[in-house]
Amino acid sequence: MRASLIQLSVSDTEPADERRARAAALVRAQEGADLVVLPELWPLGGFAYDAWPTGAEPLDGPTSDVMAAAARAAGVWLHAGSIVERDPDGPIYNTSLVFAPDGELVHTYRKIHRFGFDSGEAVVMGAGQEIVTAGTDFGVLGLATCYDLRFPELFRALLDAGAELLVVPAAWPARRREHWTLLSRARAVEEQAFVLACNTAGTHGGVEQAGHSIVVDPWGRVLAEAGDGEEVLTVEFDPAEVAKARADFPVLRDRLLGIPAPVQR
Ligand SMILES: O=C(O)CCC(=O)C(=O)O
Repeated sequence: MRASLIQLSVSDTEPADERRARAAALVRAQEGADLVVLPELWPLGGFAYDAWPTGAEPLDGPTSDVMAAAARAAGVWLHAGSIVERDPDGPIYNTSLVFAPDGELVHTYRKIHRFGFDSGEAVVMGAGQEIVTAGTDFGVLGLATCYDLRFPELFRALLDAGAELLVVPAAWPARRREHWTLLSRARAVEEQAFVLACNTAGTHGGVEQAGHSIVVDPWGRVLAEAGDGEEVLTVEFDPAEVAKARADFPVLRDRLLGIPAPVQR
């Protein structure tokens, strides 16, 4: 399969609608790929907190409109990164959107672990409650977002839900780039899965982004890694490598904790 990670540059100066149009053109240009991935909160910016109250949008809002059309035009599965979701009956959420190649919005994932400690997302956004996987033509995607990468128990839960390709959109800061790379590889090794981690480039909200989107195979090998700036990272791999790695080195068979106990006779 072929996957393209669109490491979009997000600034404070580009209006959201212009960035949506630019991102949609980049998605359309990936015709021939099986899966296209965008970063976290790219329409408004993951650290542009001031823009969130007015820029939040419903699931059928402007980002969904342009992304559905772009997925359909390119004929690709599209993980369109995440938006600031306005829930009419609740708080705002950091919500990822997955579109099928016919443009239908088939899965959404509300980020579970909110970043910021006593500020930003952690204060103004609601926490997702559900583990989400997405069945596709080429395997089962496990959905996580940025800070979620630091919580291995989420990835174990995704494994138990059948995930084979872990897709992680992010707005990960340059200051902690080493963690980004290390954790992406660790999650791939632990779950014996592909990790496709699509970060943001540029600077917004005063935070320089790390870039360095990365694709890691189930053995922890880096198949492709982007640089600092805006870039489309394209990689080809065989999703069947997941089952092969799990059979060749059956470490997951030796789990003792957190799985249903064997029946005592
Ligand atoms: O965990 C980190 O270092 C960065 C997380 C983050 O920026 C986010 O979740 O938006």
